[in-house]
Amino acid sequence: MKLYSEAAAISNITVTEHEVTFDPNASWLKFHLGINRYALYSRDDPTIPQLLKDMEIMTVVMVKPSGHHLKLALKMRNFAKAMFKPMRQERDDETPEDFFYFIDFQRHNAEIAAFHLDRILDFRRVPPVAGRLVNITREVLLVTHNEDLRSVFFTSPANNTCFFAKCLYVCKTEYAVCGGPDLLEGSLSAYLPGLSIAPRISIPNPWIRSYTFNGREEWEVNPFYCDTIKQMYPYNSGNRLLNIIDMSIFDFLIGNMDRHHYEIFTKFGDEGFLLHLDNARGFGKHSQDELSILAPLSQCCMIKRSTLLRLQLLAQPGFRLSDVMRESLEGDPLQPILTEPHLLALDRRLQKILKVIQRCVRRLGENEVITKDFVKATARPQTATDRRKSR
Ligand SMILES: Nc1ncnc2c1ncn2[C@@H]1O[C@H](COP(=O)(O)OP(=O)(O)OP(=O)(O)O)[C@@H](O)[C@H]1O
Ligand SMILES: [Mn+2]
Repeated sequence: MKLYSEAAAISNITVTEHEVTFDPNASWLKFHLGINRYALYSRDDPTIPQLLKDMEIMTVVMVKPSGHHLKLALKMRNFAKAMFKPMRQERDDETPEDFFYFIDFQRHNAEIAAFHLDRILDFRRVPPVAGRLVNITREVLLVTHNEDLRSVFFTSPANNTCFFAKCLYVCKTEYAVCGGPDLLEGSLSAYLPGLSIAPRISIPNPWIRSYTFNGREEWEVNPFYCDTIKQMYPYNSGNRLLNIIDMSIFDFLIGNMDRHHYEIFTKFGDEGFLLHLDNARGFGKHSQDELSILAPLSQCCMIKRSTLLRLQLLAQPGFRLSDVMRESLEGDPLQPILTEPHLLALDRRLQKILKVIQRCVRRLGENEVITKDFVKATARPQTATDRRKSR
């Protein structure tokens, strides 16, 4: 870094300063204000298309690295913030057979497609995501004040501008992304309100996978696993388990095996919706349907009526999921976002979900399987006072 700073001083690199203006009507602010206990935004909220547009074109005024995996936090002229995940993989590359889900690439197009799918499913639990072609020299290197970030930029043998992920030991070029020569595709996910205003907690997914080469989790070996979960707080009352099942349906459709945690806003209590953050490991293989992702649905045999109705609608020829997705994704500047085989896989997977539900209904009857939304929570976690009282 010292050498870099000296080199930068000698070559007289200047940081571009952009004017920042606060606008009380800014789309990101309206997005934040519209978040409620049911969803991140309402169905016809005009703020969301505006926010997507803003993320696509607004001037970037500040950039910081954000964790690992080449993520960047971009700040726009109107104080909007977005998380940038750069393109790592071509649209028609499939994840190699021998890859474990936890070493799979993060795909920027999966983040974009997952936002559209979540909206089409009427969940509205994924923050808005838009694609953008970013000039990594002009919009990142020349606007960042962050020394760490500036120090990971380099020029490749092919004369393209590239940068590394935060390197713990030695920066290796295989962990870098390069522009062509400066332009790089990426996904921009609108930031949620800060944790001090809208605190969230991250909770392990009860159907978490083992993150080792040959480990097995209990749900993979115990067919009655759901009975245990149903007894446990917070899955023993209210909507939480139904929300987990919704999430498994979403993940099965996108082929995401990496849902180790989910987040909720603490202010909405146990009844709040689950955030579906980090969908970058979806859409890795179109030729394979990973049925184990559906374990919460197939083991618990429960689904919200609203979710089922939406899935049935999207299986109708006039509202076919792949057609609705194709049309929705055409609105993104980086279109086409998904190749045809990935779009068609959605229809095939939807049929498989409906089959699992049919089997449940045949076995247990509609009343057991198809559940009303917004079941009122009855169970509460035992607090210290409760325990004292019951003694
Ligand atoms: N749109 C968002 N707004 C605010 N915070 C977000 C947003 N998206 C993700 N995050 C937070 O940042 C964390 C990391 O993001 P994400 O999981 O998408 O990236 P990742 O590369 O997989 O990183 P990690 O390895 O840390 O999980 C998430 O767990 C979440 O808490
Ligand atoms: Mn993650």
